[in-house]
Amino acid sequence: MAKTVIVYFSGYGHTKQIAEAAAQATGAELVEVDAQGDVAEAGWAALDAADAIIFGAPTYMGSVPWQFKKFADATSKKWFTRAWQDKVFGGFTNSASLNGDKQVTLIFLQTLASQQGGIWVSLGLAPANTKGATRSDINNLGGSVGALVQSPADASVDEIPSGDVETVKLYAARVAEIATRLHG
Ligand SMILES: Cc1cc2nc3c(=O)[nH]c(=O)nc-3n(C[C@H](O)[C@H](O)[C@H](O)COP(=O)(O)O)c2cc1C
Repeated sequence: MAKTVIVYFSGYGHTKQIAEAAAQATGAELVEVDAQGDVAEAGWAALDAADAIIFGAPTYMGSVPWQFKKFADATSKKWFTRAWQDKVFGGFTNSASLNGDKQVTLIFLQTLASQQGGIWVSLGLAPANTKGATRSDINNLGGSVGALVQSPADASVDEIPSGDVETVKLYAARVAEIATRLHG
């Protein structure tokens, strides 16, 4: 089974809750980007050893929070040595609005993976977009590049729509499974 790491930033706990649910469902290891935008040495070691890396970030002001960008810039050390070349990558974002410019964040995550020479995994789940669709359905937000989550602005971390959380779990499993096929 491939080693999968979910590296995430969460300012107010919602993205953390989603990352933890995905890790629990897939056995992935969690690495946190802290409030200063730093990752502990053990976290960097886990990322280096990973076959698959899943980025998780909330959308703040239409893109990743500065802490995640600081982490992204710090990965330039890996870029110089091609240390993350051919790893499998995925990404998810969470924000308060149904749209909220989440796609900008996803494209940022996809671009970061591509800069590192990684293999990006699409969501691979059909959208639930009929009249009868509900927020409990898988991929009700209709993503394709990666997984999308909406945490309503007044929702606690326990009130994130279940369909979105399930979508991230299924996506994390897909990323891990593809990494296993590629890397064993
Ligand atoms: C500084 C800031 C900027 C935000 N910008 C957006 C935004 O552009 N779009 C959106 O839908 N929600 C936005 N939000 C809402 C957050 O994405 C949302 O509350 C999310 O659940 C926070 O995740 P977290 O608890 O992991 O930090 C913003 C929140 C903050 C604090």
